[in-house]
Amino acid sequence: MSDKPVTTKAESATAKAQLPQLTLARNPGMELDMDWVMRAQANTSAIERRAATLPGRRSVKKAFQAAWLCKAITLIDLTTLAGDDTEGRVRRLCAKARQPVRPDLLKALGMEGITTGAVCVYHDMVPTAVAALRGSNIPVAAVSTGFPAGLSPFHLRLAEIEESVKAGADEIDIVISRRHVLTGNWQALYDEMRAFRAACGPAHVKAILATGELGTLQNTARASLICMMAGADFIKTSTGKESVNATLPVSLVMIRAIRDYFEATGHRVGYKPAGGISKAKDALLYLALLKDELGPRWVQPDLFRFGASSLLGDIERQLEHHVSGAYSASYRHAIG
Ligand SMILES: O=C[C@H](O)COP(=O)(O)O
Repeated sequence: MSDKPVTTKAESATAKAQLPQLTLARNPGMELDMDWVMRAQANTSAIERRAATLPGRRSVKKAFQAAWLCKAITLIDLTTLAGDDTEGRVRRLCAKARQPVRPDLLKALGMEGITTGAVCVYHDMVPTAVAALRGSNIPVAAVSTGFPAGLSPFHLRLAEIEESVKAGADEIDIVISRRHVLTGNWQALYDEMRAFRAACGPAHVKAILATGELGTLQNTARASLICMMAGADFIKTSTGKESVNATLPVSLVMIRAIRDYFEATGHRVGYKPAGGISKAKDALLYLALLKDELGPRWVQPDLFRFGASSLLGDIERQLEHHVSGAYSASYRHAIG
């Protein structure tokens, strides 16, 4: 696969005009409502019991699995966040985002033309990703604000966001200060998220909670609510660098916070589980959970993403298996 960007600027402008544009939901946020935050509970044993039932049941009927796996591809923020990232690696990742699976497999499934939801890189790699994705309508997401610890000076975290937006990032994944949660300084968390939201300007903003470092599910519920009140367009579990990353119990808590926020404000906030999701069957579990708890509207790239570096490889292997087996009819009708 070529490392080179595939179109010139002029060609890409024409191509972009012809492709449907992904319209991302925007969350205007609201004043900090401390009463609501303090009311937010997470009954750990009930959450864990509910999460434990999920792997035991078949999440998606076998006949529709290939379609859902293709759907999952369109929901991946295809990620490389490694200290040894190079421009060549990022260009290869972008080529994979454009053509995520062998074309003959997609043809057999009636799924030609699908791409990943976005590409996610470090700030330094934004210009390379922007150039490599020109003309594709695949957004570039940048992890900014001193990812993954988020402990660089505050003004530098804001400046990093602004630089990433200037370099062409469509989406910014910020990391919150875990210490604000661990010390119960909810006002500081709200103010920080507000400032990050403002620095993002026109870019979409995802708030990474690093839930593996927040201590309790109750803290996760409260931090989720506060980030949404402060204007986060998405809430995201993890950087992928914590010792515990996305889990089903944490997902239940965050998804239910999203539901509460929607019921109270009418604003839809997206959800991004990230870190350690590398198996196709796990992706199907997350989609089943999302559909059960929030309904099919959320199973779209403007409201759901997987943050994942290796999930796509396993999905491709499973699709090969489906196409070589009995499931070779068109599945496009099976998903929204
Ligand atoms: O935000 C995305 C994560 O860093 C990806 O984590 P992963 O490499 O475990 O898939």
